[in-house]
Amino acid sequence: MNSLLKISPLMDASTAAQPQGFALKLMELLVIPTFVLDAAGRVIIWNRACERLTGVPAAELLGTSGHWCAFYAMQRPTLADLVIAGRTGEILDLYDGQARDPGGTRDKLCAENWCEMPRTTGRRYLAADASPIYDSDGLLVAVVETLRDLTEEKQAQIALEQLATRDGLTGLANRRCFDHTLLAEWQRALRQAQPLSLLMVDVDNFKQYNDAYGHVGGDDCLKRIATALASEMRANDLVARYGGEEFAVILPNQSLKGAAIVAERIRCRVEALRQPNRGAPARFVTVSIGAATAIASHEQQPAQLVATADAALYRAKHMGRNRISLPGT
Ligand SMILES: Nc1nc2c(ncn2[C@@H]2O[C@H](COP(=O)(O)OP(=O)(O)OP(=O)(O)O)[C@@H](O)[C@H]2O)c(=O)[nH]1
Repeated sequence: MNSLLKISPLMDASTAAQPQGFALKLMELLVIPTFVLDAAGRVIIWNRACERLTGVPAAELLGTSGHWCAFYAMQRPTLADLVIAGRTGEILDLYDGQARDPGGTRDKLCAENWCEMPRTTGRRYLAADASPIYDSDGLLVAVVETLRDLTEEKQAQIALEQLATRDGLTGLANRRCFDHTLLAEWQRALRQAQPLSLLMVDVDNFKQYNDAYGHVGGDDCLKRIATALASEMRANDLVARYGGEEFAVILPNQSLKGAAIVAERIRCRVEALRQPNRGAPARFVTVSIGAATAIASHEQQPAQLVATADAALYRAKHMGRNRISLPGT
């Protein structure tokens, strides 16, 4: 017995003879965006709320399998298509958040993802529920997909996540995000037996900079250095503001030799900014960098990698600043 048939007490004598026809008509009027596919994947209902959400009129889609183009720029299955094709396993590849059979109803699927919505003004984050309808012999006759527009909620969640993980001044990852990422990368390095490198980057003579140009000038300087650092990173690297005028760079799968090359590139990049620091002996803003690399092991902690890079940074400062230092140098 499918869920549509359960509404039969609401029907009068004439509609009771065609309960599915009645229910499908009812769906047309629902304020929840809803579409229904038949067992061959053709659109048999595209309700008005769905028209409003997608900007695609029902007349264009009824009887066709072109409903994907209301949501996506490239052809791909909707949740309802996955149910019809029995390809529910693909939900993991195609959707962000998913919960199979959330209410214990056979084959009902829920999932969320960003949709391009080519016929509207911009992409939307939609939550979809797809429920199959079976006839009395247990054969699939249709799949109902209902949609909820969660764009505002998702954007608020992303903004909150940004606030929780970004440094307010520079826009780089904050210390909390650094700690979290370092631990995650350490565990990954442990699983894959890959090296993990870390750079600690500290602005030289920054007290003099603040004294000469004021705290607001100092803030601007930190922002410029942050941009320079970020421009040197690859996709899997993470650059974070570690605290004050100190930055940290996590370099996954990077040997000490590779880390030294990145460190020297960063040092040169900051030097090339030619940012005057009239209070400092070098007359320009420079950075000192300590590098460290570990092959992660259960005996060690990521904090030891930080301590080793910090010790190298201390040596770079001690040796005269505007230089990089590796463990043991
Ligand atoms: N403008 C600004 N200054 C900051 C910020 N965070 C830390 N500082 C300043 O950075 C300076 C760091 O000074 P020190 O720790 O003495 O280091 P330094 O002068 O850079 O000297 P070395 O590191 O030894 O080269 C202090 O004056 C802090 O007030 C910030 O967010 N904005």
